[in-house]
Amino acid sequence: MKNTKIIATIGPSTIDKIKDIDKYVDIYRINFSHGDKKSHKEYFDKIRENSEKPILVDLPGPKIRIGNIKDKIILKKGDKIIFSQNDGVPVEEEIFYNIVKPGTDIYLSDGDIKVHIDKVEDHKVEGTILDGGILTSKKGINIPDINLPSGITKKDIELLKDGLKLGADYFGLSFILNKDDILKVKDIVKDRAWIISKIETQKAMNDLEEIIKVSDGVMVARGDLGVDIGFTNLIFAQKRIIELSRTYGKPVILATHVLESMVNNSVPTRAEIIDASNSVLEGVDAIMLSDETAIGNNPIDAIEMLNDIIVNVEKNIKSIRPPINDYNDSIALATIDAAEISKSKLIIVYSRTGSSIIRISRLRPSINIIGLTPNKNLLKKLNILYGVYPILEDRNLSSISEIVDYCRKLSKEYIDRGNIIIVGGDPKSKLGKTDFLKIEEID
Ligand SMILES: Nc1ncnc2c1ncn2[C@@H]1O[C@H](COP(=O)(O)OP(=O)(O)O)[C@@H](O)[C@H]1O
Ligand SMILES: C=C(OP(=O)(O)O)C(=O)O
Repeated sequence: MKNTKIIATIGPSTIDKIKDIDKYVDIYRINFSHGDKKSHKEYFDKIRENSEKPILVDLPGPKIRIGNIKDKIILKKGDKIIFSQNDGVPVEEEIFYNIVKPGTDIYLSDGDIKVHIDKVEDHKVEGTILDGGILTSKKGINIPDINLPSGITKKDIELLKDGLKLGADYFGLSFILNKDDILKVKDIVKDRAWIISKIETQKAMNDLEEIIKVSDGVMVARGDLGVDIGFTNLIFAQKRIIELSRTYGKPVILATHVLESMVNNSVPTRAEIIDASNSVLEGVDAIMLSDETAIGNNPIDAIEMLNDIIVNVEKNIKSIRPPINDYNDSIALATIDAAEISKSKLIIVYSRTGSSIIRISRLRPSINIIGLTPNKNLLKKLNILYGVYPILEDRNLSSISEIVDYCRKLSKEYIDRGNIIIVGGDPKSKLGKTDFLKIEEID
């Protein structure tokens, strides 16, 4: 099985195809910026009916969006555009009409469309298209240099509660500005779901280390981040986010425009293939598809293509190791070396808190890790981690010898013969430690 995970955003193109894509998808993403309470429940139900994989709910944050428009609007350079709730392209958020300034440029649809603002009147904004494109409902509006007060809105909290009731495994937080935004949400969520911080602004980049430390995972949200920091600066931000996340052992997701051309075409561009391959080499835990699977014409081809790219890179090249943090990492490091030297086929990590599983996954072994945990609440969430396939330990194992015996049996479901590595924290020792390692021969 591949090590780098695939996250698919579910939309009209895939909601009735869950069975067909489940083989390759590790996590389903539902973007709560779209749809309503009823459709969110329908999406959960349809996914749950056809799959056991975890669900990531993405919260909108304070992003201003185009309202609902009937048909797509084709905008060409030089065209005039009017934003107005009554007679023009609708924008619901009041704040929009107060913060746009004449003489400035704003961006629509992740920066695809650039608009120069000519005139601002009460609830009516007029502009001229500088870069054209196709505009559809609910696309984002980016206004450079505005100061948003907090990344968590009242609406987010409402949607968060809906998502918790539906049983979301992870929440993506959009436009978080600092660690306080994350702590506020964690206070509500506790350990029911993992919090994934989406890095979308220069402000978040300035506070990156603090944000990563308090998050359960991080997303390189290249759509909005690119507009905010400039497309040509994205490469530096991407590398820094991935490197720091890996240093702190936080799963990191690469998102947006991964195989964008496959929205319309059946084959991606060479540049897209190389970009996705490079992110596997950079050691991301997961790669996310957005429009490709939500509204694209070729969602299944896009998922299969991403799977092929991942498998091919993982077969041929190794990702680089992050730095060692503390003495628990010495057993983790020994695991990787032992697996390579003994040509092991499988690593089984036993962990009550998940820390040993994260610790081994962080070092990116080339073989799969079975994450064996008695912690039901943690089980599905582990799916996002590089190389990790979680299994519930429901036999109340209480000693290393019981764990080793059970792992020997379990491994036979996955390999015929050869070595396996068993590693983790002794169930009798303090939580969070990685303090045993064993190489077992299966014959
Ligand atoms: N639940 C949904 N219902 C309808 N359309 C959706 C849904 N989720 C996503 N989409 C469509 O797919 C596009 C890409 O998804 P995503 O990247 O999550 O959204 P955005 O970039 O708008 O935040 C969206 O802009 C929207 O047009
Ligand atoms: C993933 C992103 O955010 P969203 O698609 O939710 O706007 C992004 O901006 O890259």
